[in-house]
Amino acid sequence: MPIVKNVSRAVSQLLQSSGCGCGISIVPVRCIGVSPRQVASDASFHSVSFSESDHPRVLITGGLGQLGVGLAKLLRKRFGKNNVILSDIRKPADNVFYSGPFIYADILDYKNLREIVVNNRITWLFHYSALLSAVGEANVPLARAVNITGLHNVLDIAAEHNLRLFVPSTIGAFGPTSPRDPTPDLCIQRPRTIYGVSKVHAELMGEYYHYRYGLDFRCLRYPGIISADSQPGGGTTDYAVQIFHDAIKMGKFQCNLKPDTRLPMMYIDDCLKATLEVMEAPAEALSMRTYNISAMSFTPEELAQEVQKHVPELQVTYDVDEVRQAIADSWPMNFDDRNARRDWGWKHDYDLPELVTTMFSFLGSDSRIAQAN
Ligand SMILES: NC(=O)C1=CN([C@@H]2O[C@H](COP(=O)(O)OP(=O)(O)OC[C@H]3O[C@@H](n4cnc5c(N)ncnc54)[C@H](O)[C@@H]3O)[C@@H](O)[C@H]2O)C=CC1
Ligand SMILES: CC(=O)[C@H](N)C(=O)O
Repeated sequence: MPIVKNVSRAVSQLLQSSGCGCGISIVPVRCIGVSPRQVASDASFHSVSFSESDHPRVLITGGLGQLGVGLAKLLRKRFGKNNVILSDIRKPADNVFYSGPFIYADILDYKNLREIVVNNRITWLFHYSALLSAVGEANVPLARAVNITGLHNVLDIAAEHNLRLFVPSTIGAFGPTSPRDPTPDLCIQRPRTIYGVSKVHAELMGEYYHYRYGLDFRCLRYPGIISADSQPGGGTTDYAVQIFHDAIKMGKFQCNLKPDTRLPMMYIDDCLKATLEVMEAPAEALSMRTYNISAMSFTPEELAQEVQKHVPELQVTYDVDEVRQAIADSWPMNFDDRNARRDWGWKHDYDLPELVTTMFSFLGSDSRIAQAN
């Protein structure tokens, strides 16, 4: 088999020669002929106009979900309003539309996405589009398309155009055979949801593109994220947002997980802060490309007790959703994020009491405004 031998010799030479600082040789993906949908190596559209001191030009995909609008706000503060483009396939609310650039971008439309990146000279991409754990189980073909095919489009475009790429992963990337208390960065990952499978795939593909093509891929595994001014998109941890709204509006809350289901959680400001920090970290500081981040872990019962300090009359009942419960029972209870703390100085600001107080000060002032109108 001389051809096979020659190919494998060429590959091993490629892998052994140095050049990218990550231990394995990297030829930028746009210059080699093996990437799918490869453009010619002499294509003239690659931007050469950025100097190191310029702000990045940012695109956020799936930006109208729970996290994207807050991320855009943070990044616009740092890099300037017009340097951050929010995108989604949904229609933005007025306040979002008028707060900065917004564009339609379907991540399943490769050509459209590439055009946006080229025309806007994008240099950083935050890939937020996804179907979350519970909605993913309800529509596996769509979750597979958005979370896996969409990711492939994003990876290829990021590699071709030399982007710095952030893809969030999740506590859902672990499964029942992973150590759950605590869950380290590197351990067995056999999730039992299409969401989790697609996120493990994203972690592995991103890391592969990093080592194979030099793609500047960065990934954080987020816990369940809690926010006041945006609604969650159909996950297993959604109860921890809903309880605040129901406590204020109705004084009662029906929880779809068992009272003792412990999951890692985080306030949105910490999540977005970590995302910006890992994107700004010098490459030499990153000993890995996918990190756990952690802030707190609690059960519905513990959250309810903390909420009752603000709304003492709150009544909590439990009506367990079997699908969500099975998912939660397979996820980490506590997340070990020592590597993030050591490598790039990750530190959370919000623990459970701080989170609950912040949620109420945000929602409390909102509900007073609603009542006054
Ligand atoms: N919110 C959380 O608790 C956590 C979120 N993450 C990850 O963070 C990212 C953002 O999460 P959320 O904002 O909560 O998600 P979300 O479900 O609220 O929003 C996802 C967005 O993706 C968009 N989308 C769907 N199909 C699309 C397509 N074909 N093209 C472009 N956009 C499309 C949706 O319209 C939606 O606005 C996701 O990748 C998620 O997996 C990870 C762990 C926890
Ligand atoms: C933890 C997540 O990834 C998300 N919130 C979900 O519950 O699916």
